[in-house]
Amino acid sequence: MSDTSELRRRQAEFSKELHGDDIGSKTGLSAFLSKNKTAQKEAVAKYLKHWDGKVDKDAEDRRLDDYNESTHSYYNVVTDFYEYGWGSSFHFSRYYKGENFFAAMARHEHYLAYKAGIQKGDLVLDVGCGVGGPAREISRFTGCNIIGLNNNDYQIAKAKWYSKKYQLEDQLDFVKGDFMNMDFEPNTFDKVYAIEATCHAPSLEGVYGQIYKVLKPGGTFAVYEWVMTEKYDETNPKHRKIAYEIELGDGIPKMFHVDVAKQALTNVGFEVTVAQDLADNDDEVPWYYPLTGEWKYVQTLSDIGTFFRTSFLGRKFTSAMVSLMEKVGIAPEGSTKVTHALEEAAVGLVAGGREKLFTPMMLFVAKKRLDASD
Ligand SMILES: CC(C)=CCC[C@@H](C)[C@H]1CC[C@H]2C3=C(CC[C@]12C)[C@@]1(C)CC[C@H](O)C[C@@H]1CC3
Ligand SMILES: C[S@@+](CC[C@H](N)C(=O)[O-])C[C@H]1O[C@@H](n2cnc3c(N)ncnc32)[C@H](O)[C@@H]1O
Repeated sequence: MSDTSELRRRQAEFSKELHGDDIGSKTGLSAFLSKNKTAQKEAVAKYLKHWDGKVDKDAEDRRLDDYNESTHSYYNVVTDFYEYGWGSSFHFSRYYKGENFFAAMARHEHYLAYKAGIQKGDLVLDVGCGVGGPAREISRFTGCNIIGLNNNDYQIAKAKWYSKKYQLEDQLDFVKGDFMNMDFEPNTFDKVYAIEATCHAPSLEGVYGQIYKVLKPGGTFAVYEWVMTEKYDETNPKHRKIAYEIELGDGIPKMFHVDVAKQALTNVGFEVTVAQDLADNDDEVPWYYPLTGEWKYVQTLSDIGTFFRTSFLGRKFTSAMVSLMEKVGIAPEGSTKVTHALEEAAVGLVAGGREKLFTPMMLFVAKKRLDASD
């Protein structure tokens, strides 16, 4: 058995042990409370193994080398929290005045589909598809067919469960795989998109190169990339601290600079037609508002529940409850460490957003030339 198939087999077995077989019927905190306790402790340890506060080259290299296992473990332990706090699309969005949270999320997905030029009947790849929230929305919106690629077995099982529930099985499929080493034949997809996922790659050239390979000549790739902006200075300790919080709390081996991302697209052969930071718009309601705790930004009454869970106060409440449940043995050991790591994520993301050092919505649209050779 090759190293890749052996890793896949181990991850699939571990996932079954941790989450059990009955993936669909529970979500959010109820799913979280039904984990196998020994496996959960192991998953938390695997995720946090390389996060020891160090930012030197060796520490970074360890995180980059272990990207697959550590990201897989990260999503094993945060997916239920994400669904509980945020819903089933795991990304940020811009907000219009008066617009409801979930409407804004869907609009952000529609916008990417529009920029990618996705048409009815297209075969589309969703790179790092989460539990399939964006794929469900984009397939309904455009009438295209989507294959979601993901290296997390739990999320794939959930995505398949939702497709069945919403009768989208004819348009959607979800497959296990590492976006650094894709199994698809070259020139397979009409369009490819990625939403806040390729930042988990140890090398952007690596993942973009794979996308270029599987895209048909003349095809389009559209991505919302997580990058550090022009204002970011790696040698400034305050800036580096913010980047580290984002890396640790979001399971990212290394946050790259926007120029690295743009250069990587060009280096693998793409022609970049759009490079625009959607966060750089002076929006009245900032993209990071749900994590701030600032009630003045809440747009509709229907957002109050979501806002409470995502706000500083709501997070403290969840964290305290989880800690209590862990102490009395209801929640698995290590769960409090997860809520602390997510707290670091929230703090780093808001600080990065306020200072415009970081963006989760660097929009790149890139074309594979019609005359491209393999
Ligand atoms: C990790 C990447 C590349 C993208 C995910 C973006 C966001 C969906 C998440 C980033 C930080 C997350 C947090 C939560 C939900 C999902 C995020 C916003 C919580 C609000 C979930 C509920 C917990 O109690 C607190 C979390 C804070 C961080
Ligand atoms: C923040 S989530 C975004 C999910 C989805 N795009 C969405 O917006 O809901 C990042 C996703 O990338 C996936 N991912 C991370 N590293 C991966 C890898 N090496 N290969 C495939 N998928 C990966 C994660 O499992 C997760 O589903």
